Amino acid sequence: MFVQAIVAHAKMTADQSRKFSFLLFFYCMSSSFSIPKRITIASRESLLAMWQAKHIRQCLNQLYPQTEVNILGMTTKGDQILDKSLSKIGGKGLFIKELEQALEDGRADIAVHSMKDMPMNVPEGFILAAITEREDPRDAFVSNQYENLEELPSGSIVGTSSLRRESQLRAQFPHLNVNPLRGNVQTRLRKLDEGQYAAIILAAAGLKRLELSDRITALLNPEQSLPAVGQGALGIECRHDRPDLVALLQPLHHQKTAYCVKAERAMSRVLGGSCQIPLGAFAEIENNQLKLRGFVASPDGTQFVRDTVSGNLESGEDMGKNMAQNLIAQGADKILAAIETQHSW
Ligand SMILES: NCc1[nH]cc(CCC(=O)O)c1CC(=O)O
Repeated sequence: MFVQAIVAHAKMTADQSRKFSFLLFFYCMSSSFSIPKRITIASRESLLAMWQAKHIRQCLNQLYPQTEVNILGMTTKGDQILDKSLSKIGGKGLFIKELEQALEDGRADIAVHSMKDMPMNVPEGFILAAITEREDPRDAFVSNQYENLEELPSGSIVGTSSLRRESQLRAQFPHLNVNPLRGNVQTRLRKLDEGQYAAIILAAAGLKRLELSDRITALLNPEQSLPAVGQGALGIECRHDRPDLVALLQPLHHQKTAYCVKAERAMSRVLGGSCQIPLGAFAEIENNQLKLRGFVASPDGTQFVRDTVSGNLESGEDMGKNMAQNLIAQGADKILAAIETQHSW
């Protein structure tokens, strides 16, 4: 059987060969690790997080019909503190610490996160076992009265708590007022519907997953609103000492998305990436090349540095680091230093 497989391999196209190697890898892994009887997924309790966890549960059910998959819903610090902007209370880590604690204690095996909410450095003892195929990475303009950003009259209130969205809005539409807007997707839509805002900006991916696509008034292209690092992709995390789970999750890993997200995260990591800084990075694959766009801005949008780089699919890490250096050379470090002093008191 093995000799036949080698002969068959020699006749395959590059694409078939890649799939073959993957299957062989998976076969070897699954034969040396037994597939667990039960897998518990740790998830935040918001509707969006639960949708995401259920989506992964469904994929696992299809792949491993004999395995029982449970979801452990948890409330995180980030979900509890709703009256302060995320950038003021400490950023991304707040949404994932409790989930990592559950992995550590063995209460759960894997945690499903929005890649956008994952800190740039995965804490020691944990790994990102799989990155799933990206949903629509764009930001969405949502309004009950206006068709697009251009139509908003001077002084209109636009809701977002993301410094990335705020700086881009202010740079292009200095006549608009940007006001904080926190809470889960439903809460944000409710605040819009109550009339507190003329429009709000949300990730298209979240709205689509929650079957709220009909609330999207317009999709913003990357020139209007460059997406956040990892936006639209899901990350599945587990403990470093669980290679059995890593092997089991490989069919959910989407390599093209992973190339893109790797480049975006490398750029953000060098610049100290968190949601405390107005930064965006977005990579796409065009003609088998990776194209990475990024920016850093002051929150008021008056200072803005941007860059675009292209390279091999596998050079994302270097591309991201180089872009960060290019942005620093253009003054990103001064923009960031000014933001830090504002936040220190
Ligand atoms: N910050 C919360 C968050 N984290 C991920 C998403 C959207 C889904 C995704 O990017 O995969 C959202 C909501 C939003 O920004 O509107």
